[in-house]
Amino acid sequence: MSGVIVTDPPKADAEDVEALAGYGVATVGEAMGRTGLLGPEIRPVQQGVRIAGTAVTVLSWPGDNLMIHAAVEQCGEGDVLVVTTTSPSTDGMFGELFATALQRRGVRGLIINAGIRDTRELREMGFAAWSRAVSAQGTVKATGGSVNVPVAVDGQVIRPGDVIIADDDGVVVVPRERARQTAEASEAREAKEAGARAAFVEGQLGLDRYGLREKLKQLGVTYRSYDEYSAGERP
Ligand SMILES: O=C([O-])CC(=O)C(=O)O
Ligand SMILES: [Mg+2]
Repeated sequence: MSGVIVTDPPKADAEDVEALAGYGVATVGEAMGRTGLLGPEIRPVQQGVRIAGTAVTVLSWPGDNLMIHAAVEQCGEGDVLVVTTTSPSTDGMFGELFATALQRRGVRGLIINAGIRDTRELREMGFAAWSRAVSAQGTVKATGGSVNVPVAVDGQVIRPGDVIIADDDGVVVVPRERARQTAEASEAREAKEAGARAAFVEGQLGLDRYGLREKLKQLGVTYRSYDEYSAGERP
C-alpha cells in the first residue's frame, strides 16, 4: 500500500482548544447537536483523565505500526494522535515505547481504533489513551499508509487539526472551524445544567422543570393506582 505523509496541516486555534478543554465529552457532544461522538467501544485505558488537543491522524494497515513511527515525527505540543486501520484490527499496535516518544514531544494522548498494550505502564507514566481493544498481540513494520489525511472512525470524519476531546465517557471530535462556536455552545449548555442541578437539589422534578407532564399526556401515558392496575384496569 502506498501513502502520503502530510506535513504542517492547519490546526484549530490553541485558544479555542483550551476553551473546549473545560468541558466534558457529553457536554461537547450535546453542544454539537449530538454529533461528533466516536462509538462506545473506544474506551479509556485510565480513569479520571480528560484531554483536549489537535488531531494528528494515521491511516495504517492492520497489524502494522510503521505509519505510527512516521506519525511521531509529525506530532508536537498539544497534539492528540488518532490511529485507525484500513480494515478492523484489535492487534496491540501501540505501547509504552511509542508513548515515551510522544510524551517527549508534548503530545496529550492517543485515540486508537485498534488494540493497545503495556496498559499498566501507560497508566504509570500518565500517558492518556483510548482504544478499541487491549491486546498483547504485536505487529510488524512493513506496509505503507498515510499520516495527516482525513480518517473515519465509527462514522465520524476526523481531519488533521480538528479538536479531539476525550474523557471517561468516550471521545468526541470537533471540526476545527467549529471549535469556537462549540466552546460557546458548551458554556451555554453547562449554564443550563447548573440551573437544573440547583433546582434538583431543591427537590424540583424534571417532569415539572421541562414541562414533561404535558408530554406524557400527549403520548397517552396515564396514571393508575396500584389497586386499579392490579384489578386489571389497564389503559
Ligand atoms: O513496540 C511496539 O510495537 C508497540 C509497543 O509495545 C510499544 O510501543 O511499547
Ligand atoms: Mg511495548
